[in-house]
Amino acid sequence: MVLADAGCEVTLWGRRPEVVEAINSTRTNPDYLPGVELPRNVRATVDPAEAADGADFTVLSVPSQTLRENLAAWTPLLAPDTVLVSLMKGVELGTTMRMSEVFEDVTKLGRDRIAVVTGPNLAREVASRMPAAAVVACTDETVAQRLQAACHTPYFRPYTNTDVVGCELGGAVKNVIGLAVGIADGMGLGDNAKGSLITRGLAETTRLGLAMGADPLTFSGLAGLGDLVATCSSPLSRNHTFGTNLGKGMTLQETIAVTRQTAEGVKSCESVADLARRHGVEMPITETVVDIVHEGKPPMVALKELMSRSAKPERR
Ligand SMILES: NC(=O)C1=CN([C@@H]2O[C@H](COP(=O)(O)OP(=O)(O)OC[C@H]3O[C@@H](n4cnc5c(N)ncnc54)[C@H](O)[C@@H]3O)[C@@H](O)[C@H]2O)C=CC1
Ligand SMILES: O=C(CO)COP(=O)(O)O
Repeated sequence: MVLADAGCEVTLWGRRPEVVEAINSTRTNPDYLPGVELPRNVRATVDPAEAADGADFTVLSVPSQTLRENLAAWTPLLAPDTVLVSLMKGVELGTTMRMSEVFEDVTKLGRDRIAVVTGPNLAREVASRMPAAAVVACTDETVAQRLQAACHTPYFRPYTNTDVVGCELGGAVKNVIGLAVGIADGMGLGDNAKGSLITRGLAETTRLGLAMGADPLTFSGLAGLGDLVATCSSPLSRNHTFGTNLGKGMTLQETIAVTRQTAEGVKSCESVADLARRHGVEMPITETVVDIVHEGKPPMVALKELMSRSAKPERR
C-alpha cells in the first residue's frame, strides 16, 4: 500500500487463492486488515512469477525462518536488475544469518542489490495511513535513495542509512526486548521496569552491534530506539502481546494457540543469544527471554535472577 501510494505499480503475491481473490475483487484483506482499502495500483496474484516479472524492487515479507525455503523457489523468477528488499525482523536459527545475509546466500546477488526497510512501523498503523518514519538501508547509498523515493508518501517518511548490519540487528533484537517488556507488563511490574528494560535492552543490542561492526549511532535511531519504543508500548505489537500473555501466566502452548500472526522474537531470541555467544557478548535480557520462553523458567524466578546480577558501572 505504501509503495502504491508513492506511485508504484505493485503486484502482491499471496499463498491463499481466497485471500488473493478478496484483494482483487474487494480491494481489502478482510481477515487481516478489515476496513483498509488498498489503492487501485495494487494487484494480487498466486503466481510468484507474475509478481516478480519486471520488478524494480522485489519486497519480501515472510516469517524469517521460512525465508530461505521461499527464496530458493523464487530466485529463478527474479527480474534481472531487481533490488531485493527485506521487511523482516529476525535472525535465522542455526546459521545466525540476518535476513540480508540469507538473501545473499541464496540468490548470490551483491550487497548493492539488497536493501532493508525497518523502524517503528506497526503494520496496522501504517495500513491506517497514520504517520511514521522509517529507515531504508543499503550499503549502496544511491540504491537506498531510489528505494526511499519509491516509498515516500505524505504519511510515510523514510530516511536512508548505509549501516545494514545495525539496522537489521535493531529490528531483530527489539522483538526479543519487546517480549521481555510484555512479560514484565503481564506481571504488572510497572513503568519503571519498562523504562529499565528498554534502556538495558538497547544497551545489550548496541554491545552486540559493536561486536558485529555496526555503527553504534544506528541504535539511537529509528531502527533501534524508535522501533523499541513503538513495540514495547503498543498492544498492536505481536511480540509485546505474546510476552504479556506469558507474564500473565499462560503456558507457551496456550500463548502460541492464541497468537494468529508471526511473533519473530519467539524464535529469534535463540538465534540472537547464539550470535551473542559467538561474538562473546553478554546479553542478559535476551538470555532471560530464552529461559522463560524455551526452558520454562517461571518469570518471577527470572526477575529475581536479573535483579541480583553483580553490580556494575552503567557503561560496560
Ligand atoms: N506486523 C508488523 O507490524 C511488522 C512486521 N514486520 C516483519 O514482517 C515480517 C512478517 O511479519 P508479519 O507480516 O507481521 O507476519 P504475519 O504473520 O502477519 O504474515 C506473515 C505472512 O507470511 C505468510 N507465510 C507464513 N508461512 C509461510 C511460508 N511457509 N511460506 C510463505 N509464506 C508464509 C503468511 O501467510 C502471511 O501472509 C516479520 O519478519 C516481522 O518482524 C516488520 C514491521 C512491522
Ligand atoms: O516490527 C514491528 C513494528 O515496527 C512490529 O512488531 P511486532 O512484530 O511485535 O508486531
